[in-house]
Amino acid sequence: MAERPNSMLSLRGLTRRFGGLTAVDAIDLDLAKGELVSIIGPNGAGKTTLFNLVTGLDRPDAGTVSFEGQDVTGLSPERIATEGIARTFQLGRVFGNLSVMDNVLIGAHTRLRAVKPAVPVIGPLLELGLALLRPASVKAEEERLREEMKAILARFGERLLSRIDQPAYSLSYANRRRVEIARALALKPRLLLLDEPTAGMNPTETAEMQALVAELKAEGLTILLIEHKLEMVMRLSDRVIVMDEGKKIAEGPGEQVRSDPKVIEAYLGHGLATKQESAA
Ligand SMILES: Nc1ncnc2c1ncn2[C@@H]1O[C@H](COP(=O)(O)OP(=O)(O)OP(=O)(O)O)[C@@H](O)[C@H]1O
Repeated sequence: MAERPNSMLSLRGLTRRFGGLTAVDAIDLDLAKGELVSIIGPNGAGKTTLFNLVTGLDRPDAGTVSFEGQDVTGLSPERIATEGIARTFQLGRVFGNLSVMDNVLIGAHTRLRAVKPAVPVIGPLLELGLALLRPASVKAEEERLREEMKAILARFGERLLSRIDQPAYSLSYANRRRVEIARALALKPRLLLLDEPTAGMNPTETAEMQALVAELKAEGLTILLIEHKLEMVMRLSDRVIVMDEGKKIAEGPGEQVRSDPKVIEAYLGHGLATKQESAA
């Protein structure tokens, strides 16, 4: 299958096997700039493994990942991040002992490393020299970065701003998930992968998260979303992809895939109707 000309992310034949199990089975996917595509499917369908393959956390046994026309298959997570792809994790990952601000600054530093001169030995020395010689400008740069991070944290109202110096471990679960998203945004990604951003959230928190994702989409960010809450998927997605046992079994507008007999069968077959309903 040829790559679509306006495709930002293109997966071709992406495959990952664990022993006898094919967790991701020859997946083709195209994501255009500004699109929001959701991936749904029963537990164990291969959604998170697919995210791991795109973000360099795991390597495919076959197939390719290309981003903005460049082959990024098998690159390290750091390289993928500096290319402009950020992600969040299903169970949320923050540095518990770091403050909210420092957690978010990590995202910004990953981005800034990407624009530093690519001279491996001279680079850091030069950097140190400049830091010693021009402390005022370095301080100003640090201050500018902090202001930028505050603007990102302000997307969550006072929820994170009022806790900016608190260690992440002291935050509620929902706030830790928000910090993770803020850190991903600090990377200024062109593609954002969200793995169940509302998992474990109550209806109010879920509605807030949905509004944030809608806002990011309206700003033109390209988003790949794994989500079990079907109502949210239906509201936000330009297109929905359904996976089951590693394979893509359906793709199209939300309403179309929701009524697809193959999709209903996959969910019922895995006894997941209850999880879906309670989550929706
Ligand atoms: N590192 C691994 N080693 C062995 N098997 C794995 C590994 N990672 C995932 N799997 C298996 O691959 C399959 C797909 O898992 P994956 O987590 O990608 O599914 P998922 O669709 O994200 O499910 P969920 O909705 O529960 O998060 C599962 O059967 C899982 O047990």
